[in-house]
Amino acid sequence: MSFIVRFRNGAPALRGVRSYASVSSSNPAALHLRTGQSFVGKSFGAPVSLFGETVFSTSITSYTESMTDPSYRGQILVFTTPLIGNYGVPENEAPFNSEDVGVVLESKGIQCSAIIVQDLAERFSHYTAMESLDAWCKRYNVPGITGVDTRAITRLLRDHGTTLGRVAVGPDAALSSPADHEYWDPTTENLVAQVSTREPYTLNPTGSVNIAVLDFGTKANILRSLVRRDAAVTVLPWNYDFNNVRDYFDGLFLTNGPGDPGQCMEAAMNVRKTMKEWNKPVFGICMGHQIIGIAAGMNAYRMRFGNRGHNQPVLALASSGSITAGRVYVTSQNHQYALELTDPFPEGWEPFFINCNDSSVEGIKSTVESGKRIWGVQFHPESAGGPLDTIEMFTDFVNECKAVKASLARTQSVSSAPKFTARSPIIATA
Ligand SMILES: NC(=O)CC[C@H](N)C(=O)O
Repeated sequence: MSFIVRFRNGAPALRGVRSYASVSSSNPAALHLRTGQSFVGKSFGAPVSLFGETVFSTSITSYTESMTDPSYRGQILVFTTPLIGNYGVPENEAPFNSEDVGVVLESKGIQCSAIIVQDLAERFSHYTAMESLDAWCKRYNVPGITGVDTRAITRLLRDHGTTLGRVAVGPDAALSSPADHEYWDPTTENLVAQVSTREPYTLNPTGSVNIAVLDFGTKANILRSLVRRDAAVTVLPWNYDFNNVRDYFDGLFLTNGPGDPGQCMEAAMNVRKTMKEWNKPVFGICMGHQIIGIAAGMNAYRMRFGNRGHNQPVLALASSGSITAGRVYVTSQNHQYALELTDPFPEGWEPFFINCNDSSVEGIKSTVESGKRIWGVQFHPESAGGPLDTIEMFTDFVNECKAVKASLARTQSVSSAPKFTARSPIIATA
């Protein structure tokens, strides 16, 4: 069934509502866990067998955003919401212009290794839907399993902690669970190096402040959130030494990213130098927050099952910009590691947020006395998907960058400042 939908201004929508059956597979598929349990269901998506780290997400919507989030790289993603796929998958390409970053979702393709759902929607319906979840997974060679008890899997992961898994499809599904040593652990690899940009690039070069982004595997909505606040955004590879070009920038942003932050010590050491010698604003999200913490001398540890979902409450312990101490914000999260809460906190730092469920550190900030302007948050203020309770933290950061730029312009001779053309100097030094 298909019919034309019109927007309020009368223009026809690009696509009609689609709603039709999408799966006809009766191919068996099994999820084996390293802890010894196996779950047998039906295959959808690509008929591919693979290993990965098995994690669960409690998000009830935005499977398309979660699956394209590069932080899920190497992971077999179990959705606790029983029905997945009912609104299909939208067209992902957007025009590359100053208002957007080239994609509608969080990156160009599917990033997680596989997905596990209780009940794959065989009919989908949404005005932006271009294809079914099944067809999208096939196109990106990503396997899925439907018809398994995701509640049982989640309870196991919650009790045993995140564990390694194998998705076995077709004839492989009949094979017994692999031996312990056969399981592949993605966190032993530098996953960040696989998803970070290879070449620096600039978005919105005429923006009012120059912000450098260290790309550990950025979600597109982080870049959009900066561009929409009129920042010129230069995205650098994760191990690029920002110290070589820092004079050209008004602020530094560190993105989210997959895997163990311990794999990114090279970046943490560069950031340590930046934080010591540079007094402009620095803001990090998730992996970026962990890198800031490590650079400040804190420890990152592996949590039992991490936090993945769009309903994580965090309590603000300090006020800063749009954030008020004592308030609880509901946040979007996807992480396995966290910074250790120590008493005392390293000198010059204070906890910014704490998780209301498990008391893990959800944010850190430099103290006012330190004279620095550095913030890190474990959650995702940019959402996509999830609540926008903390979205104004991007406004706070861009405003800080503008204020620092303005105060330096007053004290320095602007004409003698180095002229930076958005693209070429960065590429030349890459
Ligand atoms: N979303 C992220 O940036 C995740 C950070 C890190 N890979 C973790 O799992 O904790």
